Amino acid sequence: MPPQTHAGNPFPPASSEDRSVTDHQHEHDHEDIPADVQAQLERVAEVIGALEDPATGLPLDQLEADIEVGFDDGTLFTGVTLGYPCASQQDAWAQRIHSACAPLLADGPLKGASIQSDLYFDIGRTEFGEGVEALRAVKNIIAVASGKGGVGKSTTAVNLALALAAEGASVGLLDADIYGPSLPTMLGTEGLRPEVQGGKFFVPIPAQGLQTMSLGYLLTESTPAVWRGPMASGALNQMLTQTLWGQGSEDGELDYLVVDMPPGTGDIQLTLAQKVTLAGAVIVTTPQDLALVDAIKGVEMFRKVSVPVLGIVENMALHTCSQCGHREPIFGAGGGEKIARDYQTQLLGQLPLAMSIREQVDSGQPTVSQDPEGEVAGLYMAIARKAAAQAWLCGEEDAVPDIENV
Ligand SMILES: Nc1ncnc2c1ncn2[C@@H]1O[C@H](COP(=O)(O)OP(=O)(O)OP(=O)(O)O)[C@@H](O)[C@H]1O
Repeated sequence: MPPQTHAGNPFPPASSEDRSVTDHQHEHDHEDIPADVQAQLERVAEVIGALEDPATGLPLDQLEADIEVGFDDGTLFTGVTLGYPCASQQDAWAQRIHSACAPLLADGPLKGASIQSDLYFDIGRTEFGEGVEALRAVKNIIAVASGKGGVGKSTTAVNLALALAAEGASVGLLDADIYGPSLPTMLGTEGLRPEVQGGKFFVPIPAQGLQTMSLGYLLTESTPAVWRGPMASGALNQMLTQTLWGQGSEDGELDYLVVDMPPGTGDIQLTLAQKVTLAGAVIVTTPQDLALVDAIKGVEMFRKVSVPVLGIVENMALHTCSQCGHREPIFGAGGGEKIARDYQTQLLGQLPLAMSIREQVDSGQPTVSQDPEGEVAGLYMAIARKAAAQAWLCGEEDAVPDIENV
């Protein structure tokens, strides 16, 4: 198993050397723990296992979440390892575990113990067959797509990538929107050119914590991207497979490569979906009827090529009046939810039609960078956790469930 990543508190991961650790699945391995403490730790593990993971709506026991509990010197240690980046959720989980375990500490062998809860994540890798060599350093590729242009797909893709990074993942962003590359404007990297290595490979351009690549870095004003399909697909393939993704990141790998797809459901999208093994696709739509019809086409296209649809993002869902703060669904309501229901996928979240989203992304500082603690950044981070959690679930789908040793 790859090393676990600590979700962002100062304590080291639980280890059997310095604590009496009980693994939920291997509780009977630790026979040196007094029997009454052991029994109570098992109850603690059960209580934690029944807690619902907000990103998936499933109890931890039903997920491939790792649960460890231990007791040492008056402190109950708990460790939960999730399969998606969740650095911002440390305190919320600690609170949840504290409330759930408090009754077990009111009496019995753990009476009066204090609790130290740690949250970790361990991001798996999408299984692929032969695959493309250069993409071996990318654990998961997530496509952000829309059936229709102008619904805010690129804005969502860049904020989603930044949100995954803010949650602790190493993330790349590929602007595959070859007809109108907007990544350099959105991240303030206009005019930069990627370094070329070995005459063949591009070094991704670092921007706001992301590794980025865009045709916008390669085009000059005299070479506008008015290309026919095969040329466009070729350029996209090259950027995907000839970029040294992961170079410069801590372990030389990317947890996620977010691909901002061109709008529509034509050849380019199909080629990409077939060329590499995608962890899944996020479909962006607005609540308008026409956009929803096109979003359905997007869902169907990915289904056809066996790419899991991680969920739907409804953009520009509510308008907030800048004068009085009143919110109303000017483009309609409930459409994203209906598609999610009809096509057995999730509504990952809804974003408001907000001047700040437009101003921030258009000035090179997308909302998650510009106002990371703000309400809208919080929405993007919740969407990122849900999408990554779905990718985790899809990856685990074929796995054999653990048989619990109780
Ligand atoms: N939630 C939002 N509120 C306000 N403005 C938004 C929102 N989302 C996107 N925008 C703005 O709408 C415009 C189009 O967004 P964006 O470029 O992300 O759309 P797109 O679907 O990628 O478009 P295209 O199909 O042209 O690639 C941009 O100016 C962006 O700032």
